[in-house]
Amino acid sequence: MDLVDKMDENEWNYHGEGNKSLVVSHVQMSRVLRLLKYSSEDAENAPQTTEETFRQMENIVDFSNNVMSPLLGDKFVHSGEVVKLPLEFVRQLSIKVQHHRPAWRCDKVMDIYSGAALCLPNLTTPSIPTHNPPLCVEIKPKCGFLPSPEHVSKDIKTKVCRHCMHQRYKVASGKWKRKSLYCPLDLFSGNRQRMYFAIKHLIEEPQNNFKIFKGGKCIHGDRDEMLSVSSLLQKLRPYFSCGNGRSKTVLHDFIQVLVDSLLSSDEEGDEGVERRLEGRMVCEASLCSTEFLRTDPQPLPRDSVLGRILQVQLLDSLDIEGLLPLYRRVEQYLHHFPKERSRLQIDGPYDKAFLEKLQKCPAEDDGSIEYAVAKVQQYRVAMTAKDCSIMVTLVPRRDEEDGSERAAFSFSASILDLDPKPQDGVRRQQRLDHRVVSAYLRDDPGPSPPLYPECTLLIHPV
Ligand SMILES: O=P(O)(O)O[C@@H]1[C@@H](OP(=O)(O)O)[C@H](OP(=O)(O)O)[C@H](O)[C@H](OP(=O)(O)O)[C@H]1OP(=O)(O)O
Ligand SMILES: Nc1ncnc2c1ncn2[C@@H]1O[C@H](COP(=O)(O)OP(=O)(O)OP(=O)(O)O)[C@@H](O)[C@H]1O
Repeated sequence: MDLVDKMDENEWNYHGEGNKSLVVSHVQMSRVLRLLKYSSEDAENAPQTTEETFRQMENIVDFSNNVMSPLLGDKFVHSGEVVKLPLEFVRQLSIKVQHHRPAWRCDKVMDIYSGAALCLPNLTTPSIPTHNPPLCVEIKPKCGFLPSPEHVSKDIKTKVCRHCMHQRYKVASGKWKRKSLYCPLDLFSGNRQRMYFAIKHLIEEPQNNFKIFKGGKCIHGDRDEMLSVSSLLQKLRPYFSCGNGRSKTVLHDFIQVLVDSLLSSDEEGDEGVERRLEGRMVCEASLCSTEFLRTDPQPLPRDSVLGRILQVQLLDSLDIEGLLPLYRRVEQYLHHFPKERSRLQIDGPYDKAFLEKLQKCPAEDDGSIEYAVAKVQQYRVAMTAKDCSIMVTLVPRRDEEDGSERAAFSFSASILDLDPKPQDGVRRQQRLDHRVVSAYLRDDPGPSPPLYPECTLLIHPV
């Protein structure tokens, strides 16, 4: 699709960015443009030609439409469409947005050469008329389970979740100043109290896992837009005034509404995500009270946004360590038979056949190349689900007849950033896994001695 030639950069504002793309939003229409970025120093990462960039964008849309949407549910996924922008518009836009960009993201530059972009609905400005602007909450939940013990070499990986281990490495390497106490396993637990604590920790230390938008503008979570919790609560107060308006109640009600929306499911009698996760949903690093951790696990509704994401994350059944021999089998095979790359759909096309092969992968390794490829593809899809974000839209309702004390909201959820992870990302994951675990074990002071050790009364003769 060609957007009209007369695109005006004054009608688009900087909206946000991640590691791979930069997003601008239209001042009136509920639309965003997502443009690719690449490292200014690393010419190899820069798409070589305009055609290649367009192919990459089409691949993103195909992967989202044909692979992630059937797996996650089409009500959650908006794949958007590839558009061709006038180059002069893109150049002016890149100049305009530059001073809004956070310094720590400026190691990459926006692609100004191809004119390729993804046009998507702006999920932070739903077009629903309300007395208060809608609140949108973006959560990047990360991996919600522990790997199975049979595939990992370090015991710690079966006790402390990846996100919590990664925190130490991120703080040590200077990515973040402070550790976040958020634990994804609490968020994915389905237990309301654990979810409450997970969200409270996200609010306190959002890092890149949490943002709040009010009327389309980020008010909390961006490094530059970081409010103290008390001034955030001031901004949220108008939405929760039916309680007594005290900060504690505002925070409590806000989190409860978020928990409701994350657990909401259309399916009646939804029996919850499989039991095979028993014992792999509690992280020893979580500060959640052991009282909550010990309570019977409440099943996460399968059809809820979190349930859907968790099921796709679970396609990583072997952990990076168990996957590695299969990845090597694929790499060796491609080394000997490079032309097989396209038959095996290593880099796409991401069509129905790709999804079918991935879903029909036999349970046992039959030694074939097809088995190895399917497991690697399952892992890559799981990686996408471990790195995606949820956008929850909360639209305030006036529920006079409801008579309840709590603020009333209609909510909906979408899932964003569903790009395919590259095949060689497996190697990067392996190196990172090693670094994260080593950094965690290096700093680990070991189990702390019990506060009241049993039978350690020392009786001194007097
Ligand atoms: O590897 P991880 O777990 O650190 O995840 C990366 C993210 O870091 P995080 O830990 O969430 O701060 C990272 O996020 P940030 O740049 O840190 O905001 C990206 O999402 C990266 O994905 P991609 O390579 O851009 O496709 C993510 O990489 P992959 O998902 O490709 O591994
Ligand atoms: N459709 C959308 N509507 C509103 N905001 C969006 C939309 N898509 C992206 N954003 C905003 O732009 C930010 C960056 O987008 P996105 O997460 O897709 O970037 P990325 O570079 O692919 O991320 P990553 O770092 O995970 O690779 C998001 O965190 C979100 O705040």
